[in-house]
Amino acid sequence: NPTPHATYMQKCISLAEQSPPRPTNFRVGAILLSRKDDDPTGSQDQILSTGYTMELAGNTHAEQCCFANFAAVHNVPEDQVASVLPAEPGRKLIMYVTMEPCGKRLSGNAPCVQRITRTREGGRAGIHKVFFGVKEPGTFVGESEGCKMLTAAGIEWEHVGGFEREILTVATAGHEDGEAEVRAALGEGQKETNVD
Ligand SMILES: Nc1nc(=O)c(N)c(NC[C@H](O)[C@H](O)[C@H](O)COP(=O)(O)O)[nH]1
Ligand SMILES: [Zn+2]
Repeated sequence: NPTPHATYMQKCISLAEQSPPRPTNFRVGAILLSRKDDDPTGSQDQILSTGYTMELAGNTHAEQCCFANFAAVHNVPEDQVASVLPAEPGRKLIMYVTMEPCGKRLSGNAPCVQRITRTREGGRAGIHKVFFGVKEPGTFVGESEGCKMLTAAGIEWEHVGGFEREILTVATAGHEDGEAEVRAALGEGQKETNVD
């Protein structure tokens, strides 16, 4: 196929399915890779790390775990991941994630957009582009700001369509009424009740 986005989104969904269901967050999966310039099919992609929500101890997000896993392999703490991410000429760092990176977290922990933006510290190239499968539903923080914040930081992003229902169903598996949330997020009205 012309682009690898669908394949990576399906891999991210499989990662998200490993996340323990909770009513207090979404189950999300993320992949960090290095892509060769002018390689639209991703044939030369190098997977650097993966992560899923609560993979690591504490109240952790998928993108956070993705960075933390990479940092651990290079013996630095997650907040210094920028210093160990590869910066090779002719290649760019790309992140695939099932849900729009968070711009705000009810827990007050650092949002993932900040963690993504921080990879550019010290004039490093950092993360070039983020592909995600759905915008964050309004469940916890209302209108999501993630995309706007990525744009403001000069980081490209793109919505990969076609997996919304699947991603949202996985994401809300631990919620009281995930099905209603999924329908709402997909812009579907309440379930038609039989009136006959
Ligand atoms: N992109 C993304 N990846 C994740 O792994 C995850 N769990 C969320 N979820 C976003 C949601 O807004 C927050 O989960 C709530 O705002 C609660 O905040 P905490 O997670 O407790 O910090 N979003
Ligand atoms: Zn997050």
